[in-house]
Amino acid sequence: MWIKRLELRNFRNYDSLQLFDLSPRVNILVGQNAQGKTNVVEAMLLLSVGKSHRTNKDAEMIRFEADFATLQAVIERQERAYRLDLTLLPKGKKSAVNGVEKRKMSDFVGHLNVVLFAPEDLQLIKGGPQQRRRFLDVEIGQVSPQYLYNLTQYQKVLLQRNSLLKEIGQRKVGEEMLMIWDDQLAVYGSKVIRKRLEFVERLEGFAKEIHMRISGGKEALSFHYQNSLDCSDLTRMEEIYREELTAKRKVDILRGSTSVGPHRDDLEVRIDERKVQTFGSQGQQRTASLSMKLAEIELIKAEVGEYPVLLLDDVLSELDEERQLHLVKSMGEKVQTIVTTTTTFGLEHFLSEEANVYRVERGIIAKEG
Ligand SMILES: Nc1ncnc2c1ncn2[C@@H]1O[C@H](COP(=O)(O)OP(=O)(O)OP(=O)(O)O)[C@@H](O)[C@H]1O
Repeated sequence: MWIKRLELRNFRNYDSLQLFDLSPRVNILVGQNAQGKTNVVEAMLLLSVGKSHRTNKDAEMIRFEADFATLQAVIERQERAYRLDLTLLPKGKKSAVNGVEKRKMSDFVGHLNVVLFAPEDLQLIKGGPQQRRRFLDVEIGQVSPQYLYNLTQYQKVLLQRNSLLKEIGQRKVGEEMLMIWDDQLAVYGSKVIRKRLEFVERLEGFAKEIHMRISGGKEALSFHYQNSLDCSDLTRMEEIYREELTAKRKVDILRGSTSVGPHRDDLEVRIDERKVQTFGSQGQQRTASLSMKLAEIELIKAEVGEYPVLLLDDVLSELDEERQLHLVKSMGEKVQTIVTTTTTFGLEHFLSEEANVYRVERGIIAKEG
């Protein structure tokens, strides 16, 4: 699939932007810092997963002094084209596919699939468990609306259970009230964990191969899902979940929060059986996170039957010239690739025939050549 055209109004520093002639292969947005390159990538991500990678607050993305922002894209897929519309309002957003309004974001998400690789993705390995859980949730959510639904239900139940735990701690209500929430938590929570386990196993298959190639056949990458439930028998997960909630009840009441479940889980990444977060070099951490992202491309292809769009935001400078060229060239052959960079140095030979180059300057984009 590929983004054929993109139109933005009052989005970040864009008053009005129209990109009508994007290439299905490589598109390079070049410009100095703070000109609006990442804003374009952010808009594409928003149209894909309904969320920004930089903020949870939609209002921040509305152009200063404007009341609302609109984003529109035409997506070419194998079977048909889709027009996606998203309106950001100070409170919340509205979405539509081919002019038909979608009341739930989960019905909007998934028409466009993207994989974003940005400098902060290094945090995927270096950062805390929350970042890796977010990676899993966003990536699985793109291909499975059912997962998003289960996750949202889980988060709602978790909030309710936690506020009840606090009330029990203050002796406002009795413990028996917990039963119903424990039950719901176990139902949705085990669905979330099961899907994550399945996803991690499939992702590992692709990432292992990619990492092996990038490291010149030297390093074996592996993923290990760290389940906060002590559950070796997956067929009994729901039951074990309930038992653990009961066993940890006293502690949970004391803390006013729930100590087991997918909101506490983690994904451990290893190279040659050693945890990369602790033992990996900067280069190994960078390569491992790149392998994870590139694996995601293959996984989406396997899942939805088409390659997603690859967004490479400001990551080329992290690679030497040869790797830059190799990455952009090899990706551009099979997936639409949107690259942002402050300099095209390193890609010069490739640019003239094979890529669309756009110059970005203070919220205005002009095509070169
Ligand atoms: N809501 C907003 N309204 C207007 N302008 C905004 C808004 N949010 C951010 N900006 C502006 O957008 C610009 C930053 O754009 P962006 O993050 O896309 O930069 P970039 O070209 O990717 O730069 P870099 O190379 O440094 O990453 C800044 O000038 C910032 O002031």
